Amino acid sequence: MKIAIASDHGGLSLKEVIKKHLEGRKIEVVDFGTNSTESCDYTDFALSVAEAVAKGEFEKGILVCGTGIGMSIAANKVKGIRAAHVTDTFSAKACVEHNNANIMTLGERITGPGLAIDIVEAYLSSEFQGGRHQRRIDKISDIENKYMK
Ligand SMILES: O=C(CO)[C@H](O)[C@H](O)[C@H](O)COP(=O)(O)O
Repeated sequence: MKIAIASDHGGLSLKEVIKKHLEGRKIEVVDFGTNSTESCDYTDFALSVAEAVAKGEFEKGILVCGTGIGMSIAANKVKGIRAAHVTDTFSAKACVEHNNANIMTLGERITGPGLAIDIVEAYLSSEFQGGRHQRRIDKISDIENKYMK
């Protein structure tokens, strides 16, 4: 599995924890920045990861900002992206099983490193269940096709 990861300044520390964990698990992870604590805009990093995931270059993406909210809002503007803002392991599992989320967003100012690792594990080990959920995702695609170029 190949994972794209990025953060803004508000998510940098948690991103580093997650990256180290994934590398320790021998999961290929490509870091799209930011690499400093200097204030920056989450939108730029959300866009880089969302485009790479939407193009199929990565199976999944993980985005971290202060809350995870800005990253989620921005990533979901890219056609084909289903970004889920997650703060618990149940949602991390459900966002894959039900929503086939191809990006998960986390908030460093909300979620501590231990829980974040459990959330990442739940996200990466879950599988989309298809069936009725596929029908709903198809309807999300219909909305995209109606409102996005
Ligand atoms: O988008 C966010 C809030 O929904 C992120 O948490 C950002 O990291 C945050 O807004 C950054 O805030 P800062 O005051 O510029 O550090």
